[in-house]
Amino acid sequence: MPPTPVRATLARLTPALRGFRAPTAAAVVCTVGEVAAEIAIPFLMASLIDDGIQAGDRTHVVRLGAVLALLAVVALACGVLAARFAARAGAGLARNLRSDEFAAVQRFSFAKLDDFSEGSIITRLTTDVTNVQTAFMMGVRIAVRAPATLVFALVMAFAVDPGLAGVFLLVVPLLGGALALIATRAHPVFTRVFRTYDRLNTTVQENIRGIRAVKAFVRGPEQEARFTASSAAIQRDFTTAERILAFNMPTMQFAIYLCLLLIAWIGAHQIVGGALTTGELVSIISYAMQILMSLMMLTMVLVLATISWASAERIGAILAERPSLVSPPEAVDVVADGSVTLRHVGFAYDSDGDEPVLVDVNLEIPSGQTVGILGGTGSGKSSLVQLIPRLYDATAGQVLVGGHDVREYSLTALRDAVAIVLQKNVLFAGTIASNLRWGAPDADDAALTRALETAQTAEFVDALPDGLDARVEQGGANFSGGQRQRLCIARALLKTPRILILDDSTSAVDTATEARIRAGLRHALPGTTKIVIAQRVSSVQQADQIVMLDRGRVIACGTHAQLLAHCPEYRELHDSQAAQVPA
Ligand SMILES: Nc1ncnc2c1ncn2[C@@H]1O[C@H](COP(=O)(O)OP(=O)(O)OP(=O)(O)O)[C@@H](O)[C@H]1O
Repeated sequence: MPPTPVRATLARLTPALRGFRAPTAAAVVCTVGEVAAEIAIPFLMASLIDDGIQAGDRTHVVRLGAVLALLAVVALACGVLAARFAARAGAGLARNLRSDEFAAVQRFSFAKLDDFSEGSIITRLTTDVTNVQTAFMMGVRIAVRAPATLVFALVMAFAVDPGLAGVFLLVVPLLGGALALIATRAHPVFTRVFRTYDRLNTTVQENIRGIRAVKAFVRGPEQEARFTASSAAIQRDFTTAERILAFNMPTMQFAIYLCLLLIAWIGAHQIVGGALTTGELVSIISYAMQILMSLMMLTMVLVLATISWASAERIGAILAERPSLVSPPEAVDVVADGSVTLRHVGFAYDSDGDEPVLVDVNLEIPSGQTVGILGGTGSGKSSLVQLIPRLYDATAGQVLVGGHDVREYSLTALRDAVAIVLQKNVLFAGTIASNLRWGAPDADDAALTRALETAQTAEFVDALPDGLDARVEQGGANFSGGQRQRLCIARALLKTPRILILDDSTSAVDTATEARIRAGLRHALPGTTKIVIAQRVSSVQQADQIVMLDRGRVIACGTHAQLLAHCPEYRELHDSQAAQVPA
């Protein structure tokens, strides 16, 4: 991926400063105050030495001493305040960035979720945000303090003795150039480190989620090897980056000693010749230290910026994503009925060159019909039904629901009218009731129980000690596959949708229970269009029409009797499954 222009990244991230602009500004103002006090000190010190101590003027010494003490207190107070304001602003920025990123991810289309891996999204929400927060907190102070000190100290040094201050003009550009070179070489390495972090996170996530499969297949050693490889790559990259950055210190020290040596040498000659006072030499040496320290701080900022810039770009990439699946300006708000029409529909997951998953699919489903979809694995059944609630957009042709192209609806209206029970059933940590109420937030317990009865799972929930308030672990891990499936069906039923899509959602349920669920659905949602993806012919043979898919194409469509008579693939499937049923 080419690097994003600096301005674009800044424009993406700065809105996250909302609510924290005041502490940011306060941190900057306090830092400027701190710098001003620190710069004034050497200047007054020169006068204290030359006009007070050397001239033997006690009053001058006492007065200037008091002013110097006051300035030291001001510098200290400003420094403490600046650090506190910067910390508050940094933590606020991080909070806003995380919320903005999370909100952006919620708006991602399914296609976009496929593009960014889960591991990468998590790194961008955690490690990357922490990097930016640290860089911001230090940056707000140092990025103001260092250049301000540099400029003020240079001006003051020139005011004291332009000839001697010329030494800085020689040393500063040389040092600046060297440090910039170091930082630009380290940046690509850090960008690579974060990509490796993504891989590491993906491995951890996949492993934790599938830990039972990992153990069952004794894949622990392979998983460990994958993890170790990512971990070792991070170690390698960090070592390389630190090796580059390690040149910082020696470069700095060389510059400091060179500067001090030149100033002491030239200054001593000038004092002997009477062109410079001792106080002036002391103040120039103080300014030299301030200039070099500020350069050192600038380097630190540069290093931090180098590390965090890669993070900022990655966060910016999430924030810049504009959802591709959006409601049109004058969206249709009501889905009139549950009819579904597919006209010459084509679909590919990656529109640039991927093999199409669906090819020229035509379907006519009148409102209220029950339609079965059968087909081999990978034939495109799930892909087809996901086009109806616009989880993906068709890449060719048109999908119509209730007489309107799905792209004409407000997404909320369309998705409220179409309930889909996906193949991968997901429950969220909470209770059974809180999960069911995703379908209908205001449903009372009686409505929840009715939905559970239709989904043939009321008995099981009743038997739990806490009933509807029984705990659901993350992902529904404390329930069996079949129980999860039935809870997800109940959740969809509570939406009382115009169209109900069951994507292989009863595969983990025995045939007798499945038949009862089918009968329950007919009774509970009589006017709802039902689209049922199934592996078993028996699951759909009662349907008004059955669609046979093969490699993304509709090869036959009709009732059970029609397909038995005219579709050899259907007959073959039917016969093979009938043969498996024990007598
Ligand atoms: N998110 C995705 N990104 C890229 N390709 C995908 C994605 N999901 C599915 N595919 C591909 O699309 C094709 C059709 O998949 P689909 O899930 O629609 O088939 P299916 O008929 O539902 O299969 P199954 O019965 O096994 O669930 C497959 O070749 C699959 O590899």
